[in-house]
Amino acid sequence: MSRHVHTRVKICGLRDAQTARSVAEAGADAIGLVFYPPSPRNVSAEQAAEIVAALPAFVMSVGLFVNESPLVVSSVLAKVPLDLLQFHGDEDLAYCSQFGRPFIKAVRVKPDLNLLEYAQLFVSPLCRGLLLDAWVDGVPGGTGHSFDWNDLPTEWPLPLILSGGLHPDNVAEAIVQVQPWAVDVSSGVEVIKGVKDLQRVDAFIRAAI
Ligand SMILES: O=C(O)c1ccccc1N[C@@H]1O[C@H](COP(=O)(O)O)[C@@H](O)[C@H]1O
Repeated sequence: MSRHVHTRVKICGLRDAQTARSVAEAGADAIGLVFYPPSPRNVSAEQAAEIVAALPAFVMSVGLFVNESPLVVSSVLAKVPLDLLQFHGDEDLAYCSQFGRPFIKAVRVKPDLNLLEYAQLFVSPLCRGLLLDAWVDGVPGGTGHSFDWNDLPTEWPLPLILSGGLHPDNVAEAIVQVQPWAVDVSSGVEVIKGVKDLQRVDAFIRAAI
């Protein structure tokens, strides 16, 4: 996709309705709900339903899963009206498509992985974007680690979402360099792990737009 006038911003890992509303008011395009029990940002379906109900129109809710059992994903979907799914593990296209919902696929960047070949595997009607995150051994995401943005392809077969170690002081440079469709952040807008800091959220969104 070519250069866009406005880079979309997703703030991931929200845990309460008030913060979600504040993040929306700060200008976020999407909020992420983590359904991954080992994460400090994990939420129950009940918490997530309250958060989604607090969102104003045109702010998307994104449900994040990591190699989750399809039964668990379906049970969350029955309780929470999510707009988009984010698969952040080793899921393949068949797995991601089985829910009949739009999704984005995350990939953790490693030197031996051909990102364009990987992206091509997910080109399909339900896949709405490819998210790049940093590779950290043993942790699937939300680590606050970034990766080298040099030498990334400039043309992608899917809308590109950049994540991994972004924060208010590096997001503008990242956008200029990578020209993604959207950016996604979790750790970089927190002071305490799992707790969003609204000043950092505000600074991040101002720097990204
Ligand atoms: O946020 C989490 O706890 C998380 C857990 C498991 C997989 C992904 C997770 N978050 C996603 O990770 C990236 C990068 O996050 P960070 O900004 O470096 O902390 C981002 O896409 C989050 O959505």
